Formats: sequence, structure tokens, C-alpha cells
Amino acid sequence: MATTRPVRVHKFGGTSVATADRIRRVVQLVQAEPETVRRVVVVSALGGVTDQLLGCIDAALARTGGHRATIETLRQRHQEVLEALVLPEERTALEAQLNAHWQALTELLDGLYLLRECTPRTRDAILSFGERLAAPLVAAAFRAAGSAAIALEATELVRTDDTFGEANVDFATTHRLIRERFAAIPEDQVVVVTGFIGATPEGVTTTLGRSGSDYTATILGAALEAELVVIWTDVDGVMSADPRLVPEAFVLPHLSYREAAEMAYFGAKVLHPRTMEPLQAKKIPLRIRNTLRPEAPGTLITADAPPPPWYARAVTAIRDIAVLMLEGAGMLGTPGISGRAFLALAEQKINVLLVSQASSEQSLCLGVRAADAEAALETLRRTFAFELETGRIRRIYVVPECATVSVVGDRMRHQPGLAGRMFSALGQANVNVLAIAQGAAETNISAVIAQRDTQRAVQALHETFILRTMRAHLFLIGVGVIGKTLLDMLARQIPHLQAEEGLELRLAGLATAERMLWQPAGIPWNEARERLQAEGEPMDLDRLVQLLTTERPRRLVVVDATASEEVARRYPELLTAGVAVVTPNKRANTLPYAFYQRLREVARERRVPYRYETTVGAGLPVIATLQDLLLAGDKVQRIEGVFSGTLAYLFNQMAEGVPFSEAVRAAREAGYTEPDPRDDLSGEDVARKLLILARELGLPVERSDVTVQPLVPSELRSVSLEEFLERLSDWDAHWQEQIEKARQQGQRLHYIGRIEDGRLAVNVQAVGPDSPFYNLQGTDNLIAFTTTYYCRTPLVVRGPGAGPQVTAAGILSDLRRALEQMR
Ligand SMILES: NC(=O)C1=CN([C@@H]2O[C@H](COP(=O)(O)OP(=O)(O)OC[C@H]3O[C@@H](n4cnc5c(N)ncnc54)[C@H](OP(=O)(O)O)[C@@H]3O)[C@@H](O)[C@H]2O)C=CC1
Ligand SMILES: N[C@@H](CC=O)C(=O)O
Repeated sequence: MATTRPVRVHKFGGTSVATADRIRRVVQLVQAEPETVRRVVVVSALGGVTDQLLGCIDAALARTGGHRATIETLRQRHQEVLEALVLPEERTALEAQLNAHWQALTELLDGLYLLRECTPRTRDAILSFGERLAAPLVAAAFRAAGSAAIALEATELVRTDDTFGEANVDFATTHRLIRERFAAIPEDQVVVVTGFIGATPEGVTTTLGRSGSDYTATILGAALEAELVVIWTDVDGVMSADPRLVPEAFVLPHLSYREAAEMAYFGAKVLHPRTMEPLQAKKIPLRIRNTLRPEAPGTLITADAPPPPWYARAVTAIRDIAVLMLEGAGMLGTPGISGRAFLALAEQKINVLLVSQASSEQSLCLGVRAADAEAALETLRRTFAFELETGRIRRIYVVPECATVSVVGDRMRHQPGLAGRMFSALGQANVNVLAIAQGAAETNISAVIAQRDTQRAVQALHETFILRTMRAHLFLIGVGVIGKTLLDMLARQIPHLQAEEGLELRLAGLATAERMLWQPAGIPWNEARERLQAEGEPMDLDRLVQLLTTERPRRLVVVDATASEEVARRYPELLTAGVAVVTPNKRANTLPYAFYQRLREVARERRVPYRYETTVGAGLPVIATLQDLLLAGDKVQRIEGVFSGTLAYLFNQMAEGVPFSEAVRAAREAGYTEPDPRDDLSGEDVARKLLILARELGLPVERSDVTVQPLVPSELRSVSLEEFLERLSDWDAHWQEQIEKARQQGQRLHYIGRIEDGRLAVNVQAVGPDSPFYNLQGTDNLIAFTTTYYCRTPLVVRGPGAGPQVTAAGILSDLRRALEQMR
């Protein structure tokens, strides 16, 4: 060990040392460490300096002469920092030290100007000046603030090979050099070390590549067996996703080395994948902290991190990826294709970020950075020229403008079903997956997608794997009696759905026969109708369907609360596009059987929820009961019942002496009737319900197969609704007579439908006290299933079968089930 005090290494990036004030802040942060700690500080170049040095190289090569002007600007900037920070008695010596650097830098750039050539070696030498100018200034600032401090150049500490630009560290020698050097420095001195740079055994300056200063800090930490390495940056820590893509992303308090490395590899910008490497063997913790908010705890990275609430820790993305595809039946069983591809690309220094091979081995898919795509394509075509000529490889091509999205977490190991979750989440978000890959350690699953889908994909994955909440969107077509009630109910229930079910349901829009409004960002539930009037546009069903299918947000459910056939006919398009449909509208299930079949097939094939429980018995569980019986292998012999809330209400009212016409008006006002009450009185509504149940049983029946007894003559269908309502009283006497006749025989009238032996019929029947229908109240429906399992006593579903509240509640229940299916 080179040191007896516990060591803490602090690394500050360019923004943290950009100005004299910020350097003072750095000094304060480090001085806040206990006296008993040995403090090591790694610094980058002053903010922006490395980029300016790169600009100098370009200017010198282009012979603009601009490099000299930039050096002068840089010199003045460093001089100002020096004058602001350094003790007067130290200034002359420090100025001389920096002037030597300016001189050397100018000579190097003048050399480029003359030669018009910059080797990687010269480039590293030039870039190293940023850190070499910064470290002595920071050390001087410590001294000015009362702490003993020295600056060291990492060229005397970090031994590398000569891979200029991204040099490889010789750890054994580096550790020895660091320990030896530190052993000669008093432990109470702050040691300020240049980040980013190293040197070959011959003393030639090298650089460590992107985020090289972080790497320097962890190399020092490992060599000195530090108790902690802190990387100070300008964000609060490592986040669960890029906050620019996911506003709900949050700082992760704890990560494992492996998770941090996976995240870094798969696109998280805070860390470089190599940063953790030096710390792992000695299990030295690494903390990411924010210079601007030092009170924030940041992210702690250790060997083992407490597991996250669910399996995954974070979601990352890499943009600007291109996918190289090698395809051909001749690849099947031909050994070495992948090996040769990797070797050829490695020789060109092209990094393969992701590999995926079809199990048939007929295709190989390689993800590379977009900037490397052309060179990679050329390399592979050259490497496999023979295979291409002989047809063993049919084609090699590039899919441009891709991104990879990854879900990362140690706890994902050995957990079945996570890949399925990932792909269903992406599918729900309408994101097509081009290729998939999973690391052997099973701590990440990655997918290649089109770049334009990145945000949608990352949000979907973050929501599914990290937040474990579910965001969904609803579009409501039809804001009449039922639609309005549903809106009000949702406005009240949304907080509950969010708190109890983790469901964040947004209203993406609404439409009536007249107007439509599409605002996928969300419309406040309690302002929906006003917004539709104020901001809506004229209703155009074609355009609406286009919006719903092509611009749909993730997890979109259309609730069709109309009675429109025109709207119902569009369900297959919606379902095909992955849009779920929930409806009380009976039209779709009662259109010709061929349409019905197609509808069901689309929903099944696309696995998109299509729910219509409220089409029979409103909020009563009639269809669910029937489906459950069939699922259990039961055979239905007969379904018999009162299926109309309106007609139940009419007969109950008339039995109390209320005239027929008045009872119809009251039913309409209470919201029990169909939009056109003639649908109830003609028996059409019950005929539709029988048809829906019969088809549910698997019978390929049509509307014409239902025998119906209407309550009013059919010629009244052709008059206007107003005239119809006016003429209703013409039937008061007739119905009064029928009711009276039944009463005299101790009976009551009800409108009873029946499905038995493939026959469907509905008519008015007089029932005595021994009938289960005799005592029905209000709008009660009663549906009796006589089946193999329920043969002596039928299974009965009974309760109000019409009305805004019960129907809206039924729709809400269907909606919740649909969303559950979409999780
Ligand atoms: N009442 C009940 O107890 C039950 C009703 N249902 C079903 O609920 C559905 C709705 O009934 P209800 O609310 O009473 O009907 P309403 O007539 O009160 O409302 C219908 C809504 O649909 C809109 N609409 C009609 N045609 C179109 C179209 N082509 N495109 C867009 N919007 C359209 C209407 O627009 P506009 O406002 O411009 O006219 C209106 O907003 C019906 O299918 C009914 O069978 C199911 C179970 C029970
Ligand atoms: N009008 C219908 C409403 C439910 O479908 C009825 O009265 O039953």
C-alpha cells in the first residue's frame, strides 16, 4: 500500500473547472472531506478547451492560420483564471510553467501547418495540453485556499501501449508507478492529477479516449485501493432512462458495476463502459455526484446493489445505428461465417455493437455505428466476394437509421418471460423490432428498431419495466346519454385507477356525429365536451380512422358509444392497427355473419382486445357468463330471458296503470331506450341481443333467422321520430286491454326471448306467479342459461338491464379488462 490514510479520488470534468469560480467550488467540495482522508483530484481540461484544440488541429491542417488566434484566446483565458486564483508569490513560476506549454503547443501546431499532416500520435500530444494546463491551476487554487497541494502529470503515472486515441493501460506497471509516486508525497497534500492522458514506456504521450478522465480516476482509485471514487458531473446521477426521452425518468440511487457497464455500453451517457473495470476486483465503490447540487446523494455503484422493485433497473438507447444484414440459404451449416465477418470488421476497427442470428442461420444481423456503415458494407462484400458470387450468400445490405433500445438489470437473470414482456410492450407501442439480442449474462435484452421510434420505444419500456405503471389512451366516439355518463364516471374514477391500479389513462380525443377532436397529449376529462365544441373540427370518419390507426399513441382504446353501423364497420381497421375496441354498440356483432367472422379473426390474430359485454344486459355479466360456461366445456341447451330493460320497464309501468305512450316517454327520458326507441318497440334491439348470444354459441346465424313480434306496426319505421312519438298514444288502449286480460288470469306480460335448438325467437308472453319473470321490477333483465352443468336449475343472471349508470359502469369494467390484456 502506498498510503496509510483512506484515499478518496474525486474527478471533475470540464464544466466543473470551466472558470475560476467553478474551480473555487471544486476546492470547497474537496476541502469538505474529513482531514483524515487522503484527497486525490483528477481534472479534465477547462470546459470547451479540448474541442478548441481539435479546432486548432483542423485550422492548422487547413492552413487558415486560425490556430494561432485560438491559442492566444486559450492563453488569455487560462491567464485570467491564473490571476483570479493563484497566490501572488506563485504567479511568476506558474506563468513560466504554462508558457512552456503554450510554446510547445504552438510549435506542434505550426508543424502541422507546415506538414499538412496530423498523425494520431501528434493529435494525442496536442490534446494532452488541455489537462496539462488545467491541473497546475487547480493545484494552485487549493494552495490559495490553504490546502497543501501538488499537480502531477498522468504521463508519469499511467503506462499505456501506443494505440493513440484510445490507448490500452498496462495495469501492473501503472499501479506500481502510482504507488511509488504517491509514497513520496505527504499524505496531507491534495494531489491534482491530469485526467485523460498517459504515456508509452518510451514516454510518448497518449490519450485514453472518450471519458478518459473518469478512467484515470478509477485507475488511480484501484492503484491506491481507495475507499471511494467520486465522479462529479452536472447531473444528479445515473438515471433510469434519458430524461430527454422520458420525463418521468429518475435518479437511480444504487447500481451494480455490471449494470452500470451495461448501461454505459448500451447508451447511457454519464459513464463510459471501461470506467468501472479497474474498481471491480477490489470492490471499490464509485459515486456519481452533481457539482451544482452536492447535497443530492447521487448514484452509488458497487459490486452488489440492492435489487430494484422489479426485475429491470434502467432502459437505454443508442441512436445512429445501422444494421448490416447478410442473407442466404448457403449460410446454413457453413462454419465460420460470423467469425470471418467479425474479424474483417475488427481489422477495420469497426465496433460491432449488437449481433443477432436467425436460428435457421440464413441471416446474420450486425449493428454498427451509422458512421461505420459504409466501410462495414464494403468490408463484408469484399470478405464474402466468393460467397456472393456463388450465391451462398444471397445479399449483404444495410438498413440505415436504426437505434437499439435495451432493458438492463442484474435481477433479469434467469427470469423467464421478460423478453416476451419487452416485445409485447414494443408491439403495444406500435414499434417494429428488426432484430433482437440478449447478452449471455442475461442482464440486458436489446432490440434494434427504426430510429424514428426511439422515444416511443424507450417510454414504453420504461413504463413497463421501471415505473410499472401503465399509460393508456382512450378515444370516445359518441357523447350522448351513455358517452356523457362514461366521461363523468371516468373524471371521478381516474385518481382511483391511478392510485390503485397504476393506470394512467388519458383522453386522446372524442367525437360525435358533428364534431371530432384529436389531442393525443391528453384532454382534461372534465373539460372534454367544452373542448370538443371549442377546439373540435367537423366530423370526418375517414380522417378520424386514419388518425387513430396511423398516429396512435401507445395503448389506444376506442370506446364506441354510438349506435352507428358506419362506425361499427370500421372496427376491423382499428383492430388491425392494434387499436382496442370497447363498445356497447350492438351493430358490429349483428352485421352479416361474414363481417362478424372477420372481426373476430382480426381481434384474435392481432391479439387486440375487442370487448362488448354491455351489448347484452347493459352492465350485467351476461356474455362473460356464457363465455365462462363454454370455456369450461359446458353445452348450452337453452337461453331464455327478458333482454330489454326498456320493455321490462314498459310492462311493469303499464301493470301499474301507466299508459303505454307515457311509459315510453319516461323510459326515453331515463336513458333506457335506444337512440331511436323504435329499435326497442319493434323488437329489433332484443333480436340483436339474441343474435349476439347465438353467435357467441358458435351458431352462424343472421338477423333474418330471428323471429320477432313487434310491439308497434312496422310501417311506423318510415315516419319521423317526432311523428312516431306523437302517434304512440294510438296504442295505449290496445296495451291497456292486453295488460288487463293477463291480470284477470293472474298473469303479467313480458317480452321474452329464447335461443333453443338453433332457433331464435322473441315475443310477448303472459307469465304466472310460478315464472321467474313474473316478479321482475323496473328495468330488470333476467337471463337463464340451461346447460349440461346447470340442467335442473338454470344459471340466472338478473338485474337492471338498461340505464346510463349501469351501462357506463359496464363499459368501464370492459375497458379495465381490455387494458389488463394490453399490459
Ligand atoms: N341506454 C342504455 O341503457 C344502453 C345503451 N347501449 C348502447 O349505447 C349506445 C349509445 O346509446 P346512447 O348514448 O343512448 O345514444 P345517444 O343517441 O344518446 O348518443 C349517441 C352518440 O353517438 C353520436 N353518433 C351517432 N352517430 C355517429 C357517427 N356516425 N359518428 C360519430 N358519432 C356518432 C351522437 O352524436 P350527436 O351527439 O352529434 O348526435 C351521439 O353523441 C347505443 O349503441 C346503445 O345501444 C347499450 C346498453 C345499454
Ligand atoms: N335499449 C336497451 C338498452 C340496452 O341495451 C334496453 O332497453 O335494453
